[in-house]
Amino acid sequence: MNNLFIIIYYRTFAYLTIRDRLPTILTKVIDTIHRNKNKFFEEHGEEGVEAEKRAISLLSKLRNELQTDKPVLPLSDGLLDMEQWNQYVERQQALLDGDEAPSWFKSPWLYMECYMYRRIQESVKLNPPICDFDVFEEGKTHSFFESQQAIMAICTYLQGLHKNMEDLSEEQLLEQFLKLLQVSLWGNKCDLSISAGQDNSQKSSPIDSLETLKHMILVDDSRLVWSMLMNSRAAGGPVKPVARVDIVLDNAGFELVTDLVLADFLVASKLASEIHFHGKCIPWFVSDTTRKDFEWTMRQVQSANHKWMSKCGFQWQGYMKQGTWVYHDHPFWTLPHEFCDMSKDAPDLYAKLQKSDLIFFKGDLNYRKLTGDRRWDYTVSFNKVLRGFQPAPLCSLRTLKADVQVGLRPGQGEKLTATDPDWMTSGKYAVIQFSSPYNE
Ligand SMILES: O=P(O)(O)OC[C@H]1O[C@](O)(CO)[C@@H](O)[C@@H]1O
Ligand SMILES: [Mn+2]
Repeated sequence: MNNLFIIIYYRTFAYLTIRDRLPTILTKVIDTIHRNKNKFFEEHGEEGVEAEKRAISLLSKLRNELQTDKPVLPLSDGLLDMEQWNQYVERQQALLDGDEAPSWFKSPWLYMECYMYRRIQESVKLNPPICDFDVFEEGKTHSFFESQQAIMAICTYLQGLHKNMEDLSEEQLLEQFLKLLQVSLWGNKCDLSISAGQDNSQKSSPIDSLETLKHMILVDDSRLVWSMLMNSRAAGGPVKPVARVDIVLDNAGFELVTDLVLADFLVASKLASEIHFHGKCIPWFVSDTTRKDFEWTMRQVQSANHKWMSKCGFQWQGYMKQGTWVYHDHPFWTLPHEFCDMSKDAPDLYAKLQKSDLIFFKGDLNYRKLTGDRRWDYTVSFNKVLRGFQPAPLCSLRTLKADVQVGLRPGQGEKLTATDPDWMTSGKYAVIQFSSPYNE
């Protein structure tokens, strides 16, 4: 198989990301820290201001390393995942011939992009007392508030469903399942890393646009996902759901709300008995969900000045209290590893996922890690590229924002390239791709 996306392929999306988008993101991070100087002073006095200066100097150094293609340096912050990161750095070194060191423009894209976010974390962590500052928090909360109308619309829709959930026929249930799955899918358009931190929020009601967006879904395995859920429901009897569903979350803001709405529907319709959410341990790819974002979102929805939105918030809090919903995080999600390495590099997480009946992987970065971010032929099967990563039946819900795509029909990719050359990176197209270890 062709090598990973090595960044020296000029004009590739990978190259442009490292050359243009990542320095922009770093500049914004530096600016955010600087703008918070007064806050640091109020909270920690002079010590806070000193920490702010040191963090900015580390981040400026990082930006310079990136822009001048310096070698990748080992981490030194002593955090739990430091050793694993440094071993990975050595592994990459071993892959290169002779004594050439891996550097920003001469390494796999996935690795360098993850590495940048981990170095941002290091720059902050090394500087107490501001070491818990989330440099992306402002952007995430802003994007939540910018999507208020859409959030209200979807919460109102969900509460409408709640009223007659019990009376829905199987066909009606399927129809609603497909709708909410697509809402969660298109929620993935709203990430802040592809837009280099620029507002990218959902303004209109997501339900209304589903029909027009349908033809942009290049692979739609949603009926296979449905069958899977129905089978496990049948196994538990009509009123006793047995399915444990895991959602590997992606972005906070509107996307997270769409995931919570889907999770609520699965529980309320008795398609699932428990939902396990998986978030990031550190601020990641600008808008990814951390525990703090998850809890903040729950509180915001609950305290909203909108009847149906706050009703959702109270229900969701209830699910958390009862243990019907559980939130997890694990350092593996913020390592650069492909998921086929999980059973070896994070066996505890793999074992946890094996308890699931269905795992949703949200978003583009998860897709890149599922597929190993390689230049696969478009028609290679999704099952094959997982290369043994099959803890349980799984489904990727992803809008395309990176040039890797598998599981297409013959000619489909070529046709898209001819008609819409940016189809793989514009975020306009999407896939719902399913794989199960049980139907090989
Ligand atoms: O939030 P998502 O869907 O994972 O998207 C983030 C994507 O944006 C990018 O940063 C674009 O470079 C990709 O690396 C990443 O896959
Ligand atoms: Mn993301």
